[in-house]
Amino acid sequence: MEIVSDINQLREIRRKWQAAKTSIAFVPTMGNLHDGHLELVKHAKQGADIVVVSIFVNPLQFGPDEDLDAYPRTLEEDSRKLRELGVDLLFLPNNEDIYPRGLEQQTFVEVPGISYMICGASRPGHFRGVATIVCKLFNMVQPNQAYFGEKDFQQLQVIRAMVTDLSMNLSIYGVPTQRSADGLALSSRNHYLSDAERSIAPKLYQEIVKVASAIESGRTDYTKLLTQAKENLAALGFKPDYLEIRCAESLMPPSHEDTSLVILAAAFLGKTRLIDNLQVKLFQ
Ligand SMILES: Nc1ncnc2c1ncn2[C@@H]1O[C@H](COP(=O)(O)OP(=O)(O)OP(=O)(O)O)[C@@H](O)[C@H]1O
Ligand SMILES: CC(C)(CO)[C@@H](O)C(=O)[O-]
Ligand code: BAL
Repeated sequence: MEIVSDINQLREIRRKWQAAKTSIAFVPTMGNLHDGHLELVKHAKQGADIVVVSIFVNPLQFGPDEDLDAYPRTLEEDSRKLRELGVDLLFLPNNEDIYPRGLEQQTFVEVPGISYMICGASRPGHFRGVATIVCKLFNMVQPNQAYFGEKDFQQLQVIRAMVTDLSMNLSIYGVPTQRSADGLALSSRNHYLSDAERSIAPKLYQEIVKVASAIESGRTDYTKLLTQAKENLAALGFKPDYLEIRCAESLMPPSHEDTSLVILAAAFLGKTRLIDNLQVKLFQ
């Protein structure tokens, strides 16, 4: 596995691959890799000849009071895992190369509408930061395909919208959320949880599953369902940020005709903000 930090060196390697007509799959990450990330890599390996993974903790997508400094950085272990999986290239850009004119001057990509709701409402500017870095990484790596986790469901839809709106020439694939045996979605931020919080954390998903089952069994009183679920979460020790039932494609509140729904949740457990979601298909 080649490890490259320099953008020009990446472009040089990219030109050789282009000449050999190899297809390139890309998995952007912020590191501290777990089995969720590795699942993306496995899908990428099945989809293309060459797999590129990036690790970059992107300051532009963190709010001023968020965990940019505390975000876990475990590069040695991450590169070992990627090498074992047969990744071809690990791209580790640095801040100065990514944001040469500084964060304040950075040209940005903003996907309107979908970026401002749900997680975007709680984390203003977050999806602008995500769209900007993903656009930049796409420009550098120039992949034919890119893989994102459904755990960050809204992020995946923002990226899909950006690729459509900006006529980007690559395919975007979503990979199902990988979970611990007790149902908790794997996330780098799970490391922040105390033992007591970790034992409560899976109940976020359990509450989402309960809402999904109620919808599947024909309940249509969504507001009541969500209010009850939020009360349950609060009683368990969570501070719910949002719990929503949305149309899975647009992420807008669903109409009666929508049969593809998603339940999205974010909740604080102590200082840790957990997110999760579950898709529900209705048969009419
Ligand atoms: N449990 C998971 N299952 C599938 N994909 C995942 C999972 N967790 C993260 N991913 C995906 O991995 C990619 C990189 O995510 P990132 O590095 O932010 O990891 P993370 O564990 O989600 O971190 P964070 O705790 O900051 O959300 C994203 O596409 C994300 O959706
Ligand atoms: C896509 C991403 C790597 C952009 O920084 C990040 O938002 C993430 O890890 O999900
Ligand atoms: N996985 C999403 C990255 C973030 O929360 O900043």
